[in-house]
Amino acid sequence: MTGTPGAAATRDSETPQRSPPCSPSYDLTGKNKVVTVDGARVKLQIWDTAGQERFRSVTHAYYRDAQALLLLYDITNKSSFDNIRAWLTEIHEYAQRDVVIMLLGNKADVSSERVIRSEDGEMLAREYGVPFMETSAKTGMNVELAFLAIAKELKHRAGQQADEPSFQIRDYVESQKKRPSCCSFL
Ligand SMILES: Nc1nc2c(ncn2[C@@H]2O[C@H](COP(=O)(O)OP(=O)(O)OP(=O)(O)O)[C@@H](O)[C@H]2O)c(=O)[nH]1
Repeated sequence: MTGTPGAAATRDSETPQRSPPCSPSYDLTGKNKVVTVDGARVKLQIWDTAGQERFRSVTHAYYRDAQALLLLYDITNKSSFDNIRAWLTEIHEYAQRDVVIMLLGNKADVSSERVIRSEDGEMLAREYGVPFMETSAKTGMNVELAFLAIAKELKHRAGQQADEPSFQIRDYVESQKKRPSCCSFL
């Protein structure tokens, strides 16, 4: 995961990827993750642009064919949040038109160093019409949910019948997500 486009998920393919530079508890870099959705197994192949954001041609290759993109910022780092708009513009230009995007404010466990309010993340997500939640790769808060929501959306799209109500990923995330237990002063 990165402070910028985090994970690109594609389904049912092989050959990951690279080793993570660090090992938070829920690091998933370079792994396939299988998520069970309504009894069906959905395999997510996860790619992390980690540390290569300055090489634009590299990151284009990462997300050009992705079906889903997790955009991460660090709630203790304002510039990571400010970069999100640029990434959304970039994604709009280069990613697949119907790519599933999710905005994640990571490091929610370190509320004492928080500089980005949860409401700011929510407002940005609303502006771009994408689901949002705060996560912690350290404690695992909302990490499984992020992948489950992506898997549900992709599975739903793959098997959607004409008369079936569409899956609303934003509503699902809002109903399931955990909020950080400790309130900050912001
Ligand atoms: N407390 C806390 N630390 C975290 C969390 N996520 C990552 N870290 C730590 O933050 C530091 C940076 O994590 P990275 O995963 O390398 O961040 P990155 O932005 O992806 O960095 P690159 O992969 O090099 O682009 C490491 O020391 C991690 O252990 C989190 O949710 N909470």
